[in-house]
Formats: sequence, structure tokens, C-alpha cells
Amino acid sequence: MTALPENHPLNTRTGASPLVRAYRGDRPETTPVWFMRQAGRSLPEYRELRQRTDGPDRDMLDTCLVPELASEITLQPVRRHGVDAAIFFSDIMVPLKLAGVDVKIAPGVGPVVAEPIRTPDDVARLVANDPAMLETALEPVREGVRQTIAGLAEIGDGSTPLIGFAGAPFTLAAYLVAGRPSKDHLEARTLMRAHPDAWDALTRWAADVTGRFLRAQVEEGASAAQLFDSWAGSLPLEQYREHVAPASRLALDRVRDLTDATGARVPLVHFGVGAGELYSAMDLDVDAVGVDWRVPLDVALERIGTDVTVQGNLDPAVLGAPWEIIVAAIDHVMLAGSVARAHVFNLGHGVPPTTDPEVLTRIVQAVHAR
Ligand SMILES: Cc1c2[nH]c(c1CCC(=O)O)Cc1[nH]c(c(CCC(=O)O)c1C)Cc1[nH]c(c(CCC(=O)O)c1C)Cc1[nH]c(c(C)c1CCC(=O)O)C2
Repeated sequence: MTALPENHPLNTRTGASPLVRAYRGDRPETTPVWFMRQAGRSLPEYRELRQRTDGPDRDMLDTCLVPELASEITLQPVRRHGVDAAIFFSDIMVPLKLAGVDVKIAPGVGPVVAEPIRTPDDVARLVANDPAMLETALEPVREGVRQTIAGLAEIGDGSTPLIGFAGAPFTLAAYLVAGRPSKDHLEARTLMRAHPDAWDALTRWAADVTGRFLRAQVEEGASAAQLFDSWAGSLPLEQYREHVAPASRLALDRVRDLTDATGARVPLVHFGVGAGELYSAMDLDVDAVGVDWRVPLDVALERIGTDVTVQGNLDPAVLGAPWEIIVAAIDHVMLAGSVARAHVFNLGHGVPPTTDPEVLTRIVQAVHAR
């Protein structure tokens, strides 16, 4: 166990916040609510800032590495919606870029890797890059978190926690192998089947890289850590258990030892998309499991089979419906979540870029009023 510094927000400001209490299994007076992808394209102030600051040579990943911009974008949805958490504005691909991978975010497409990792030789070349070199490269991320923490202290009563996040090794490998977004992740799943040793070396390396990114955010002040496995849903349970879950656990292990002044560890959250068939293997000794919109929270909990907090899972598609329909869907989610030891309200996946921000603000108010 490694004690976080005395002045870490978990020790000074956020330890009794509804979010941290719920992750640790309490039911605070109001159900905490935040939205995956709350910082970003659905906000006019974000689009305005990007238009003002983007240059010909600055893509989205470069913006993530400008501390002033990353912290400002992180704070925007907290100011606007009054959500119970900030999530650091960055991207799951940032640590790969810092580790020397030539990756860009193509607007409207997603991550594009210039030289995909297709063969065991490609894997061997990649993993020869020692992830320890990230420790200096991560400095802009650390500075961005520090500025965010200072900014959060100025909003409301100053107790809003920051969530640190990272991509799970499988989702990172899915981009590294295919070189671009893919529907069924055939290339990555083929490498796993054809060359399991190379696959395991690749995902262990990715776990080290992404775990260091996650740890840096927590060390600088994030009060919880979420691992995103956005593409895990393409896997059969057996393959997930054998060739994916161990690497995800390694990534989480990079922050598992960090404790606050009460001796409690930093809350860990694991989220997968389309992972309904995988829930029995997704509690990697975490505090909360994020559930997508496909499986009701109570059903997911039965499959997870352990005593965890659930997070989710309003269908993002409902955000475009009339308000009465949204309210009914909120009630439905809250009822299903009431069987869990605790519930953190969220969407079942990220905020769609076309979402009316007013709707998100109203949802925060409605969840708080329940
Ligand atoms: C798979 C994944 C990625 N990135 C992420 C995931 C896991 C979560 C998920 O499944 O949605 C995680 C992520 N990406 C971003 C955040 C920031 C914080 C937040 O959630 O508010 C987070 C947590 C910013 C972003 N990351 C990205 C944007 C949009 C780019 C822009 O604003 O120009 C933002 C705000 C780009 C991105 N980055 C990625 C994709 C698929 C895209 C979308 C490409 C597009 O449609 O333009 C990879």
C-alpha cells in the first residue's frame, strides 16, 4: 500500500463526496451523476475553444497535452451541468502517442495508427520501447490534472472529484492492430488466436503504458480511476478470461496500491461496452462496474455476482426523445439500480455529439431530485 500525499483531494475535499461514497458502497442522500464523454463535442463552449486554439498541426491528441486547454475543457461540463464528477479531458490513445506510436484522431473517424501492429515481429519491435520512458513524457498530463484540481476547488463548494481514466489493453490493442476503428475487431482477434504469445506480450505492454497514464492522473489528484474497455463486447467469454482480463487487471494493479488517509484505496471502476456475456469475468476486484445500455442494471448485477456498485446506464438514444420519455427512462434505470449496494447514474455509453446540452443539465437535476 502507498499513501497518497496529505494534500491529495481524497484527503482534503472529495472523500465525503457523493461519488466517492457511492463507489465505496454507500448510498448518499442524492444519487451521483456524471456522463461519459461529457467533456467534448456536445458543448458549444468546447467547439468554440477548439476552433480558437486548433492549428493546422494540432489535432485532438495535441490539445490533450496542452495543460491549460485540457483543464479548461474538463471543467466546462462541471460548471454547466453541475455533475457530481469531472472526467479528465484526454483520450485513451494519449499514452500510446507518448510511448512513440504514430497515432492521430481523424475527425469523425476516430484513432488512426500509421503503422499497424500486424505480426509477432511488429509486436516485438513495439514492446522494445520501455514504458518507463513515459514517466517524463507524462508531465503535460500531470500538469493538466494539477490545473484541473485547482479549478475544481473554485467551483461550488469545491468538493467535486476528478475521475482519471485509461483505455483497457484490449481496446488499445484493437486500434494498434487494425490501425483504425473496426466493427468486429477481426484483425485483433485473429492475432490473439494465431499468435497468443505475441498477443499476450502486446497487451502486457499496453497494460503497462495505460496503467502509468492512469496512475499519473491519480497521483496528481484524481479521486477515482476508470478503465474503459469499449470493444471487449466483440469477444467470447473464454477468450476474454484467458487473453484479456489478466492484462486489464495488470493495468488496474498500477493504481490499486494507492490509499487515502483512512487507508481506503482509490475507487476503481471497470466499464465495457456490449459486455453482457462477459460480466461474470468483469469484476477485476474493482469497486464499481460500468454497465452499457443493453443490459438492465439489476440483471447485470446478477451476472457480475459480487458486491459492487453499478454505474450506468441510460440509453444514449433516449437523449433525443421528448422529456416525458426521458423521465420514464431515468426512473426505469433508477429502479433497476436500487437493488445494488450503490448506484452512480450515467449513460450506457458516451454522450452523442448531437445531444442538446440543456437535456443533460435537466437529467442531472432530475436524478438529484429523485
Ligand atoms: C474508444 C475511446 C476513444 N476515446 C475514449 C474511448 C473510450 C470511451 C468510449 O468508448 O467512448 C475515451 C475518451 N475520449 C475522450 C474522453 C474525455 C473525457 C470525457 O469523457 O468527457 C474520454 C474518456 C475525449 C474525446 N476523444 C475524441 C473526442 C472527439 C474529437 C473532437 O472533439 O474533435 C473527444 C472529445 C476522439 C475519439 N477518441 C476515440 C474515439 C472513438 C473518438 C471519436 C472520433 C470521432 O467521432 O470524432 C477513442
